[in-house]
Amino acid sequence: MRLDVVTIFPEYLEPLNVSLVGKARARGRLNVQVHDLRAWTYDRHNTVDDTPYGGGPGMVMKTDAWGDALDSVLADGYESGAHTPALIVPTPSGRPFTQELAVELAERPWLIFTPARYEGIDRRVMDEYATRMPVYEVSIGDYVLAGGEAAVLVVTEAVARLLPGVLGNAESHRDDSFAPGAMANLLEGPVYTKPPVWRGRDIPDVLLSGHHGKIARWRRDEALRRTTAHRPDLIERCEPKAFDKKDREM
Ligand SMILES: COc1cc(COC(=O)c2cn[nH]c2)cc(-c2cccnc2)c1
Repeated sequence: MRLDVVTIFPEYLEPLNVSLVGKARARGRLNVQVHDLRAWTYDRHNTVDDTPYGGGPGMVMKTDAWGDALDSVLADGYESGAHTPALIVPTPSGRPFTQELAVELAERPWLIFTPARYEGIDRRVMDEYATRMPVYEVSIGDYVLAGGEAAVLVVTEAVARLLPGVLGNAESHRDDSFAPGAMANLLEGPVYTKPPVWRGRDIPDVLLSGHHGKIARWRRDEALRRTTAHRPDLIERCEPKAFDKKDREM
């Protein structure tokens, strides 16, 4: 997968050089290019924003630099054999970013992120590129950040860990909270590891029983309990088999 990020704060994307994404890059699973939007400004102050038409607070990111930057990134990508890019625009007004969307994005060969600052990007930029590729405006949550760069880190990590060969054997996304199967759409239950007793706190007996059926049921019940407490909205999306026949008759 190729990832391009166009931003006025390239240093904000340094974390893409470490940990999971850093390893995926080192293994050649991910080709990440970070570009400074101001490289496509030609005035003395490297201006990327201006006052909003119609008035109102804050500033809006101008079309010119974005257009030149994206055309340049696209030309470079196509030249190096990349194809079918998608534009990812983090914004509070976007489609909720979910594991389902992470899976969809992980299947694409090329993602171009355009994190915005200020009040956002002139709408004509997204309209222009929507004629040539899918444009995903995504929200990582119901809050307003000063810029989309943190959202790029979130989306990139969620997508990268799904790429083949990125997660080591010790880790797996198959049991993700939102992965398909009986635990689909349930939140993670509690997890434990050695020592068996810590500050007088021991491990639930069932986990030491070696009875895989009972352990699976206990884990599902704990996941249901946690989901009911923290995310009741996810319960009705649960797959029916996540409940026993007895549960259904309740
Ligand atoms: C592209 O347009 C944007 C992008 C961002 C940065 O992203 C987020 O905040 C975000 C992404 N998921 N969840 C939050 C912020 C605004 C914005 C809106 C109103 C006032 N101030 C700023 C507009």
